[in-house]
Amino acid sequence: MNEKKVVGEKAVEYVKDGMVVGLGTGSTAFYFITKLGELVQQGLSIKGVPTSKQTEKLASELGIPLVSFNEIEQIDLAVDGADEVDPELNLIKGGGGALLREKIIAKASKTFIVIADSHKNVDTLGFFPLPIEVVPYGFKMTMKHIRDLGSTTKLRQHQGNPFLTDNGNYIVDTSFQKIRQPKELEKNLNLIPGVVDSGLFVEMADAAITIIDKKLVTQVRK
Ligand SMILES: O=C[C@H](O)[C@H](O)[C@H](O)COP(=O)(O)O
Repeated sequence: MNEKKVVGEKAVEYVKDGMVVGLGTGSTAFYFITKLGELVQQGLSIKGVPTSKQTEKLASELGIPLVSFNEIEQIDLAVDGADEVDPELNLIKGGGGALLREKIIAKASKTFIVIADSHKNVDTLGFFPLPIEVVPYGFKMTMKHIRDLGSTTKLRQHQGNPFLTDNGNYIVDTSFQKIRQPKELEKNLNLIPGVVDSGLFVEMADAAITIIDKKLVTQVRK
């Protein structure tokens, strides 16, 4: 079973005519967006708000009408992948470096659905290196402050240079492991000058569409 395809395509059932839809980033969101593109070709009328330049390109190629984020008051539904999902539906995101726009769009959405294959489900967040977006200015000092919170830090690279996000920032990959209090860690990280945001999405997802014991499951956050 192509789990990413199954969960991505299932999420399309939540899209209704006339909605403004946040379009996630990554290999799972790809299947959601591709299916949505098919429905748009068949007459579904929606407007998409992409969470990255990569998704903007994909959605444009598929003929999904896009709207500028600053032109709208609210997003009806956002659908996005994740790197880890815990039983409370807290997430680690940002494996592809898109965490900031993804978080801004998830926060602006009436409903935020995460789509995740079975490998993303964990008891405790933190095995996947938590990505943190930092401004380039003074990044070495920012990394030191992150380490002071109990992690190692690694500046993400791309073709021999620091990886640049769509916002012109850097990504620091960390190793907090067993993040038992994600809300507290998120707050502490955001108190560091130079940190733009982290890939911790705490109490944001309303539902998760995932695979458990080879079965498609929709979990709703309590
Ligand atoms: O920055 C990337 C995003 O947060 C992705 O949604 C996340 O990394 C999951 O990606 P994938 O669906 O490719 O595993």
